[in-house]
Amino acid sequence: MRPRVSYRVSHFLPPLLLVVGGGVVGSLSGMNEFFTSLFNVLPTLLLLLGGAFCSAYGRVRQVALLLVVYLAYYQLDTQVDYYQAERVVREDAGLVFHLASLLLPMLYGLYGCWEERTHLLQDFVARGAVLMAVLGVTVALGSNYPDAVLGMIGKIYWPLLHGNWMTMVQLAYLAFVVALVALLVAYLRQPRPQHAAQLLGLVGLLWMLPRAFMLPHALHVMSSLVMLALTASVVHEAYQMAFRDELTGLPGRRALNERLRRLGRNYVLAMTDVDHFKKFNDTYGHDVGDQVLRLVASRLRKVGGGGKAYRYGGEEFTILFPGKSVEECMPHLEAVRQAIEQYQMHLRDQDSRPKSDDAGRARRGAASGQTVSVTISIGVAERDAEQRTPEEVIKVADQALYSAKSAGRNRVFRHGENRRGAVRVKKAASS
Ligand SMILES: Nc1nc2c(ncn2[C@@H]2O[C@H](COP(=O)(O)OP(=O)(O)OP(=O)(O)O)[C@@H](O)[C@H]2O)c(=O)[nH]1
Repeated sequence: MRPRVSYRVSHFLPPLLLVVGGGVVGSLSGMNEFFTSLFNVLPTLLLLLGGAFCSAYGRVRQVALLLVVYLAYYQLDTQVDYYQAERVVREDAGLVFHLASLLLPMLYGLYGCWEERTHLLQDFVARGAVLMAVLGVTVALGSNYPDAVLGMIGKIYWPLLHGNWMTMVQLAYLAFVVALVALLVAYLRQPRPQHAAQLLGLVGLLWMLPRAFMLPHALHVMSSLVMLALTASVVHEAYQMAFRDELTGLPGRRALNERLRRLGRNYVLAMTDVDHFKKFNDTYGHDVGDQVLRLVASRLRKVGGGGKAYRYGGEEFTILFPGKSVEECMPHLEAVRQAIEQYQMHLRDQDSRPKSDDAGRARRGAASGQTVSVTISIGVAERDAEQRTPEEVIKVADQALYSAKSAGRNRVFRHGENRRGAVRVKKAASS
């Protein structure tokens, strides 16, 4: 099953708030004692708690990112502490700062694009080995040949591109640009909260580094908030996994159950089922079936009248209209039924390829990139004196759906009004 790919503002909002907040708070010249102490310990706390949380969810990549940010923070914090105590910079301050500003975007970009593919432990060991190798070589070269290293990384390689505002070495800006582009591509290829957070996190780090010595709180605050954004993105994905259906992008059964617990006294519930979907799957293959479910879901999502669509399971969907009566909802349900009936769905070539030989045989000769269409049947019920709980309303909506199927499909039936179960309210076009 291929997950639905969609770019969402909601992927960016939490990290954006944190990074912008980090920029604002990190720019303050003074902060009270409580917050100063808080931000002094926050990076370490986040490394431990965030690292434990991400490990528990098997997000080795985020653990590696937290570690890289923390190591850069730790090195620079040692220098900043010395400067604040002695009012002079340490002898190795320039070397440490420039190495940190070069290695941070390189390692951050590398880990951000390095997908979790292998076994968890192998993945962890591989990332750890790369980190140890890079740090080992850097420490060995930096302590034995500090001037040569500083000269090499501090050199202005492209004078035309150099600006006087640049406080980091030119190579560091190049590393940031490459890492930003790579992380942007990672998000575009796979739009998910973690990719959005690591991209915006790098923007925060780019803001932080040149200010680490100039602003008293920039280093602590921005490191903390970037680490928080990385951890929060894992929470965001865990929430999505629990409440969102991966195939269609609609909220799933668990989200529906949560919503049903918080409904008022009046609501309408519609159970929706794709007609003859088994036959459709057998003819075109499961992949095409998946595509069609996505397309049906995209139409159901647009239902009017304040309705919200959920994937109930399989090829069944639920539309919930809080605070509405059946009369108010029927036109919207009828509109969505018609929209799906008339919707010519264009199938993508590679996905329309049937999985099984039988399905392939059934389809042989069909044009690639073809269009298909399906119909849906809908059973509707509202909460009333007889159906008081959501479970009871679902049950009678299901009965109405069954009646719609028995009556020939591709129609909207409502429960009630007569004792036989369901009333057909719309004469549908033949299915
Ligand atoms: N491709 C695909 N098929 C699914 C998915 N979930 C359920 N199905 C298929 O949906 C079909 C449901 O078939 P049935 O419940 O027998 O009903 P139907 O063929 O839709 O016929 P009616 O409901 O009577 O119109 C089964 O073949 C399931 O395998 C899914 O996520 N993807």
